[in-house]
Amino acid sequence: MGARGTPGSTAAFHLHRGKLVRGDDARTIAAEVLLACEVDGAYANLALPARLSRSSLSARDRAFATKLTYEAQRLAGYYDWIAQQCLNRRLGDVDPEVRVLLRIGAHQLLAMRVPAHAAVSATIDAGRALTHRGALGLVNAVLRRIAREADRWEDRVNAIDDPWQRRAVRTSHPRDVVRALDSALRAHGRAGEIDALLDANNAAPWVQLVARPGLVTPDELADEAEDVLDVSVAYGQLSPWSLTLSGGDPARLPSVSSGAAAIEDEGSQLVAGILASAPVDGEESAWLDLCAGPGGKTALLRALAPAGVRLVANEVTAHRARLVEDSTRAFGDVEVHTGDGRTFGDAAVYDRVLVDAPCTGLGSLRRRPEARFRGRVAQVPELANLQVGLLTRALDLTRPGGIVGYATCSPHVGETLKVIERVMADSARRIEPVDAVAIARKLAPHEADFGQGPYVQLWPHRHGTDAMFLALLRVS
Ligand SMILES: C[S@@+](CC[C@H](N)C(=O)[O-])C[C@H]1O[C@@H](n2cnc3c(N)ncnc32)[C@H](O)[C@@H]1O
Repeated sequence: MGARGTPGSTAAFHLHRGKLVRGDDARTIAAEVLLACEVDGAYANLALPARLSRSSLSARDRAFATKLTYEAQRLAGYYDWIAQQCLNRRLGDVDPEVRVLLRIGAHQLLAMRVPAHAAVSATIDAGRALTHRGALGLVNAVLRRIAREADRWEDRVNAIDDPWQRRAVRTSHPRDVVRALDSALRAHGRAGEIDALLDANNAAPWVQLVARPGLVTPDELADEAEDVLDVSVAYGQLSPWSLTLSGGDPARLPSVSSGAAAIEDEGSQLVAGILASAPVDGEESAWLDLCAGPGGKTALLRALAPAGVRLVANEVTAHRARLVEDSTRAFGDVEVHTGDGRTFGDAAVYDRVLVDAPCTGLGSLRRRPEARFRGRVAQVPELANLQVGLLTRALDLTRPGGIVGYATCSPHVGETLKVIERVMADSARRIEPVDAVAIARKLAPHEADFGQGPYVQLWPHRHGTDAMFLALLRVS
């Protein structure tokens, strides 16, 4: 049995891959979720809450399972390198069950300060629900070696010759992701900040809420959060509608249930706020959000739109279009369409168009612990073609004097600056960049280093947000 009294050691029966197995404990759940990410392409932030909702874990064990799952998944690259040093065959050739058990075992040993005997035996116990005795023998041997040499791994990683490989292993990012992020930092005048960015990608993000103007004020939402969740609350640094919570489950807030507030990164709020505040020539009548699902920015745009302005939202995926309807239900007047944004609409009638483009998500690695390991950099050329198609259509649908906001939650220059360059070079209409940084400075409640402009590029290590990019383009 796992060490009693160690968080997550309560055993029970549950279904795993169609079989009734023992092991409804925090470590088994963490291993199952990591396995689903590894083998089935699952997302930890969806798979874990679903799995926890079917468990009988105490609040303490849920917190342990959550920490173990997200942290071991984020740091998988680091733990895999260590495990490889303890094996005489390729880690990629061992069963995936063994790989994920080694990650959760190594994380307890090297980062969670779980005593070595408890970490190893409880991980083996958790593994009984997932794999056979032979495989567990290998897990046991490797974890014991990792534990014996616990104080030497850091030095060994620091001794890796190639500085890019050393960074990649130390911070658990694939090497091509490290190189791409470094190029993006340099393109925005931030050479030398790569280590700070990589470290920030490994820290859990704060829970941030948006108080949608006209529905609830930040003050009212702060009172509600303190009363209902008994947490401390801080006002936003970058968005005037933002609150940061010290913890708690925001789904319990009445304002969140009613759609007056929602969970939304401050960077996303700032992007919608900048587009809504940019100067536009003449009277306004209609705004468009071309890639709207799940609708966080649509709802803020609707809240910020002047009375009488129609807000139209489009999303290619039917279920995400329903999420847009849900996000904007508190307003009840957003027109939601389902279809490919590249063929949406037929006339240049919109004053403001948001293209929050489908992208690699390389700016949201804090939130999506498995995303960095999914070959995103290789997807850039194909995504860039889609992004160019969507931005071109957005410009076609914008009336003279109107503005397009092109945003990504990736700082990869192939999805940001290069997309803008391609579209501007090919467009038959005159397109001028608008200084989004100047608007960001006016909107943000606190001073922040937004860089040179005209484009805004946010960074987790600088702004505490996802690495969102925004370009504003005026059409004449
Ligand atoms: C980055 S997300 C948008 C996030 C959203 N603005 C928000 O704040 O909640 C990009 C969205 O574009 C959608 N998408 C992908 N390809 C598309 C296309 N060809 N036309 C329209 N939407 C598309 C994706 O399904 C996804 O929902």
